[in-house]
Amino acid sequence: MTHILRLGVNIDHVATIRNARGGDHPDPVRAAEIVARCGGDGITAHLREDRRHIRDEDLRRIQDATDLPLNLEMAATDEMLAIALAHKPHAACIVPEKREERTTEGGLDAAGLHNHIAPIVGRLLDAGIRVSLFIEASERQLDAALQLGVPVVEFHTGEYAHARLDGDSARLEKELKRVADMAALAAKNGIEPHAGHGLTYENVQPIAAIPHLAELNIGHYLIGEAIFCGLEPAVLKMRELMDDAR
Ligand SMILES: CC(=O)[C@@H](O)[C@H](O)COP(=O)(O)O
Ligand SMILES: NCC(=O)COP(=O)(O)O
Repeated sequence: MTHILRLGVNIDHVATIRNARGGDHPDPVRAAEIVARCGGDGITAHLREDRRHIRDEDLRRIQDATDLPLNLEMAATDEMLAIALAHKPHAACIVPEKREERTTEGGLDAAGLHNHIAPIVGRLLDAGIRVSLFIEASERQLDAALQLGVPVVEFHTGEYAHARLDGDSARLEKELKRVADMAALAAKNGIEPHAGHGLTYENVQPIAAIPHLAELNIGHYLIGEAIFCGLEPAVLKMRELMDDAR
């Protein structure tokens, strides 16, 4: 069953734990199979340049193990373009990437990097891959996405998550409005808006309630919760919170 607000489960951090010791346990493919069984709508995996979590061989194994659509998060590099074209995931989300960062700190500067990104977007679209840009919820970046002709954008909700952690309600409201306004503008212009980064049981509902959003991608928190309660209950609880918010 496809949900009106889809949940893409990012399984990167299963691979982070695996890689902490080498070997093959815990296997992100097993996580993808569980997500498929318990009603997740998609699998998201970020193949980083430094391969700190997902590795090349994981991609094919994930694609072989489940029918769920794979959303490959990738930097705008020739290396990642070649990998995406070889694997043909359902979707490719172009993300900014810095080797020294702990996580994806902000959105892609789609406006400033237009000339660099345009040919990569073109090659992915020509291959039939649904291209998404992981951007800040701003008019400048949304306009750049429109110029690039992508069908999807994913708004980075990191600032929203930080405002919530800091207990700063004015900032929280501002961040929420920014995502809601840009989701409406994206939809009005024919771009499907998604959101993700830093979403948790505590902060997901106001985002899930934004009517134009079609998909949330959630990873780190879910994998963390899975340590305590199991992946299936963690995914089901997130699903329930999202559904209740709609
Ligand atoms: C782009 C993004 O937000 C996700 O890929 C997620 O944060 C997990 O990957 P990292 O923690 O390596 O950024
Ligand atoms: N694109 C965001 C994503 O896939 C998951 O981010 P997080 O929940 O791991 O912060």
